[in-house]
Parts: sequence; C-alpha cells; structure tokens
Amino acid sequence: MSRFDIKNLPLDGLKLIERQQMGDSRGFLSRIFCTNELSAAGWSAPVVQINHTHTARRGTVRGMHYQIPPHAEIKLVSCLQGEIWDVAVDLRTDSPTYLQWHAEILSAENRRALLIPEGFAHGFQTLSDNVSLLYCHSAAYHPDAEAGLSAQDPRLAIHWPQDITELSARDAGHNLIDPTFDGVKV
Ligand SMILES: Cc1cn([C@H]2C[C@H](O)[C@@H](COP(=O)(O)OP(=O)(O)O[C@H]3O[C@H](C)C(=O)[C@H](O)[C@H]3O)O2)c(=O)[nH]c1=O
Repeated sequence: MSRFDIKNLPLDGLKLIERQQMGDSRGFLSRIFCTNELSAAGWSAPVVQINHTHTARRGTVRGMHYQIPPHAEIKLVSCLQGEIWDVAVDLRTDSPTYLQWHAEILSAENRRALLIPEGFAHGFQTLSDNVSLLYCHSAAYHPDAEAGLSAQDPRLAIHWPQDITELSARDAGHNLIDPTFDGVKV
C-alpha cells in the first residue's frame, strides 16, 4: 500500500505529494520520504541533505531560491507545522512553461508536500504564525551556487495571498529578471 498520493501539476515534473497517515489511539505515523515510492514522482537521486526552517511570523516570504548547475537540486518541501503558500517557478530555459509559477497550500493539516524538480526556484509565504518546514535535498548546499529571484519581480507576477510582513535582506536584494537572464539548463 502506497504511503503517498502523487498528483501531477501544470508545470512538467512538479508534483503534489499527500502523505497517508497511519493512526491509532496513540496518534499517528506518516512517512516523509521514501525512495521506492517517490522515484515514481521523479525523485531520481539520494537524499543528501535535510533542512528544517522555522518561520515565526505570518506573512513572511522566503525565496525565490535555487542552486545553479552542477548543484541544481530536487527539493521535497513538507509542512509539519502551520500553513504556507508554496511557490515553484520553472526556470528551465527550454521549458514551454519557462518563467511560469505554480502554488499550492501546504499545511500540517492537509499533509501535502511539493516535489520540485531541478531547474525550479522555490519560495513560500507563511499563512500562519510558527511554521515549520522540512526540506529533503538531492544536492548539498553550495553557497557559491546559490541564486535567487525577487519574490516581487513583475516578470514573474507571483500572487502572494497576504501582505509581505518580513523578507530577509538577501531576499529583498535579488536582482529583477533582465534580458541577460537565460534561465537554468538542466
Ligand atoms: C539553504 C541553506 C542555508 N544555510 C544557511 C545560509 C544562511 O546563513 C542561513 C539561511 O539561509 P537562507 O536565508 O539562504 O535560507 P532561507 O531563506 O531560509 O531558504 C529556505 O527557504 C527557501 C524558500 C528555500 O527554498 C531554501 O531551500 C530554504 O533553505 O542558513 C545553510 O547553512 N545550509 C543550507 O542548506
């Protein structure tokens, strides 16, 4: 019996993963990651890093982040506390949906996660206070390969459900997409 429901999304390779919950009188168990089951969803590499972010304030935006090749990564973003508007942007230069974005609401309640292929930027807005996310990464963190786009870039026109209440200095400083931007070749 699969521990996940896997749903295709409008951007090729982007998947919505819903965790099954095995409950009893004590509580529940749910699986966060499974190589065998998520290979069918496109996870084609070992998990090399797992991160946890906690974001205290509702309305905070983190993103839009990605690592440039050869450190491009597959990312599985799971929300274990609170609720977020989770956004992925297709940066694959040759993709028919290049620079298009898609968002899903992830929460501890709906047990949904976003599986984001290589070549996408990722960001989110917290829809509640005290949000905890768990990220599985298929590539290690390489600061020199870190790149970012402005969450408020008019070229992306990402809809954020709430007023942005907090943004890191780094995220506030990302350049806007200009004619020299050529996406990511993965
Ligand atoms: C990603 C990462 C960061 N760091 C350090 C670098 C900074 O000193 C600090 C916070 O990093 P940054 O502000 O770049 O990360 P966030 O804005 O929290 O980014 C997070 O949210 C966005 C939406 C994501 O998609 C990232 O994958 C996720 O890490 O942690 C590490 O030491 N290891 C790591 O793997």
